[in-house]
Amino acid sequence: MKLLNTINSPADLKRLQASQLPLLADELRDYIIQSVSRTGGHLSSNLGTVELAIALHYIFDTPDDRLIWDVGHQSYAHKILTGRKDRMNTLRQLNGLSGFPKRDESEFDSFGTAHSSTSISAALGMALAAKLKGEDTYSIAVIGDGAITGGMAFEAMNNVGVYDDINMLVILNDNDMSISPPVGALNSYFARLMSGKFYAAAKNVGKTVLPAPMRHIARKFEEHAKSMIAPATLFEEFGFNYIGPIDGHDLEALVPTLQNLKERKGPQFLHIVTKKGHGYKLAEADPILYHGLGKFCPEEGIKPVLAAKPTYADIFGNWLCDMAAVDKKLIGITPAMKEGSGMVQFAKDYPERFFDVGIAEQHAVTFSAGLACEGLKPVVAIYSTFLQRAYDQLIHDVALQNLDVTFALDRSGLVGADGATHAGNYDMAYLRCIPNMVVMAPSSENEARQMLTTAYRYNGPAAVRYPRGAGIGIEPEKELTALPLGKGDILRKGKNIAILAFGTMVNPALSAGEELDATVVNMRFVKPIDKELICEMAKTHPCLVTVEEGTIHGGAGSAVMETLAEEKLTHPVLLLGLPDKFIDHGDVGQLLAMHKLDKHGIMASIIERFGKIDDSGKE
Ligand SMILES: Cc1ncc(C[n+]2csc(CCOP(=O)(O)OP(=O)(O)O)c2C)c(N)n1
Ligand SMILES: CC(=O)[C@@H](O)[C@H](O)COP(=O)(O)O
Ligand SMILES: [Mg+2]
Repeated sequence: MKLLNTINSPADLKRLQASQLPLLADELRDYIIQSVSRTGGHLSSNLGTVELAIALHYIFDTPDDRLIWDVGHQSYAHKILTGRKDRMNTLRQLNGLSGFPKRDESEFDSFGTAHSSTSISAALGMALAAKLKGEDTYSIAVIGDGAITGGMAFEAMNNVGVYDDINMLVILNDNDMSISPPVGALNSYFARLMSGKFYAAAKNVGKTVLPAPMRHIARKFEEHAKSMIAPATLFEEFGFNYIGPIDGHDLEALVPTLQNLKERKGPQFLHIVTKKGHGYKLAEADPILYHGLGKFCPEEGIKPVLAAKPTYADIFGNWLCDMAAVDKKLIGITPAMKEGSGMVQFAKDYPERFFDVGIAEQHAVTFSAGLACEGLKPVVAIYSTFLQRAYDQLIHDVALQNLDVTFALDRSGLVGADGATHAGNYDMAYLRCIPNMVVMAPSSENEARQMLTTAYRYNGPAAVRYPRGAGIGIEPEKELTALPLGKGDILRKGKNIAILAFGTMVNPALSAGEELDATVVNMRFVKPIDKELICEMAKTHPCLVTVEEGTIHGGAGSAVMETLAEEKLTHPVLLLGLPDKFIDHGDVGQLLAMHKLDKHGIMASIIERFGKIDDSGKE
């Protein structure tokens, strides 16, 4: 009988001898590899936190002690140890387990995460709440060396340091990787902390920090001296008691160190060193490839497949290289998403014009504003969901000054397995209300290229929002052609009903329109919206329908309604799009169908709403 099969909760785990934990770690790691190979998910980060999850649940009293996994893409071992092993086969699928911690899913998920750098703030809130309520519980934030580069982490540490009587522990999981290799001065600082010159001071760390009964741990520290350093100045300056680095895969060091830290009051900081992909050679060798992946064969690993169609990220990446070749002023910026955003080739070809600023969306946007002030042409490649982080920077630093910044907004609309935290459902609503912004949504790869050119040539802030994954298979033209600003395109003329469609919804709308003999318009622009065309459609059709892959509330359909209201046109309008609720993980096609945003759903909604329309155009 495997040890892992005896663990249904942290209480079961606590019954094990400490000496049994390494065997459990091996079984757990193997289980994660097998399980992720069948579902897909975030593999490398999860393989790196197996020992940490075991040690934390072994020492702390979760869920009373609050455990927060920053980003949460490394929380699979935690999920398995907290009673969700049998549901791992449903991971990231419709109605299945989330790929991230989720409060609704388990009492052990103290805080929902997925966007990075939130854990220290949330843990401080919980630690202070415990203090105010007179509870003697602990709050623990586990944060990676990538996530700690996010500004919020520093805002939180600045705040933590003033409370010397809270029960709070921050664990820095330093695997020397973000999704890509880590960037920035902080990363160099961590590297310096690891360097030999701190070794001498490190020898004393164990003795000074650990009380007499724990002297054997001090010896252990000395054995691990190569991976240890002196108290780190930066975190101590922030008011933490800093310990480490220690080997985060060594349960013999991890368990007693955590036990010791648990007994101390005030903000504690433990620096552990782990390997991304630990224990699975292929992931260790290529942690980027194995960061987030689909199903794979564990023995053979990920097989390169020649994709039938390029993704929108590829289309963007090619456009970026082509535009950079003709305009030396182009600068490409990513907040830590080089691979996902399709910028690998650009980074190789134009290293001096490529900037990975780390997980720092706010900085990325204001940095681009600075570049634009000096006459350069920044292109910020950013996921729709992560631009939410930089909303004020977008308004205050870019749009208010009408600066010439292009936003390549990837992962707009539903994203599938990552679910509600990563869905790009809000950008049309949150962008179109900002003065000076131009907002476009392509219906094909070629249009994406044209819109990127349009945005780039427009002298002001402009965003092109395109979805995750591949398009409809239309090869983009080689030329860099701009579209006429604010003009839609009538795709078919029909009777009675005009469907005004945006972006990814143009094609299903066209199929529905053909069946219903409706007029179908590719609106192209969310802002400026084509008022002339909307009025023409209203004047020639008794009923209008808008369709968008985004929230209906405040979205592109609302822009159409506003135009009708301004023009005093009182038409019946059916607004189709995503409802006012968070949409969980699942296959995108499945989710679109569930929300009636495929051909059949669009037809059904139109018939349900306007079913009584006759040829004379009366409802
Ligand atoms: C605000 C935000 N920006 C970007 C991301 C995408 N992202 C997810 S994991 C990750 C890297 C995190 O690195 P680290 O914290 O070191 O964890 P590791 O992957 O090394 O385990 C990034 C950039 C995110 N989740 N949230
Ligand atoms: C956890 C996280 O934020 C990223 O790893 C994200 O899951 C990447 O998403 P894509 O797979 O769409 O690039
Ligand atoms: Mg890391």
